[in-house]
Amino acid sequence: MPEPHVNAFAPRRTPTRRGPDPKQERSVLTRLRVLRGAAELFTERGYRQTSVKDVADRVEMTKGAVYFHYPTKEALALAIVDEHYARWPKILDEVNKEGLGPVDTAARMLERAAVAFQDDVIVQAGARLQLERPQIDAELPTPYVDWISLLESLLVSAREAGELRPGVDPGPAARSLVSAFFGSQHVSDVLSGRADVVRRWRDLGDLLFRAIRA
Ligand SMILES: CCC[C@@H]1OCC(CO)=C1C(=O)O
Repeated sequence: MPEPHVNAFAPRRTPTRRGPDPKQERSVLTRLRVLRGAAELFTERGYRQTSVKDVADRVEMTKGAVYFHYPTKEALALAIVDEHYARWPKILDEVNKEGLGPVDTAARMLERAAVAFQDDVIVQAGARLQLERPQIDAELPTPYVDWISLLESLLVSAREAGELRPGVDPGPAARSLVSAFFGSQHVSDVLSGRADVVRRWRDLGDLLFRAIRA
């Protein structure tokens, strides 16, 4: 069983770990409910066109209850973007369990990302908020860099394992894969609301991985 691939996704913020507490559990579930409602609205209408009142109405809570969990709209946006990025290390742990080689791990990760962009409103909202980051007065994480670093480390391992076509440089190849995936999911979003994002990525991803595999 090959060594699990390095998890390049830096933990964004260390969540406070406490034992199970029913009151706390209810609070966690409410926070998630608010986050999901906000993600739905940010995805549907964008950051500027969504108010905290809209979020409260969507989740059938008072504005005060929403503010209890997220003191500002910016805090809501930041929490959603953090949750967006928190998806990838969990998926990488699952993909690593498949015991694939580095190139196949890279391909599988991007395939799983496409499925997440199709099905997961937190992932969709995180992407839209990152596009709208100039409108958001919060320190959002720098986009794309963790994916580039993950894919570059996988392609370096691939080159060492003889899985990379001679002359393919892991750095530029990783940057190209991220740009290609971003573009593919964006085109799918605009043209089909991401209904065809998996197929669209498979078509482009197959082409690109044919070009980089030995
Ligand atoms: C894997 C492509 C990059 C990915 O796609 C949308 C988006 C949001 O900004 C991303 C990121 O920041 O990593």
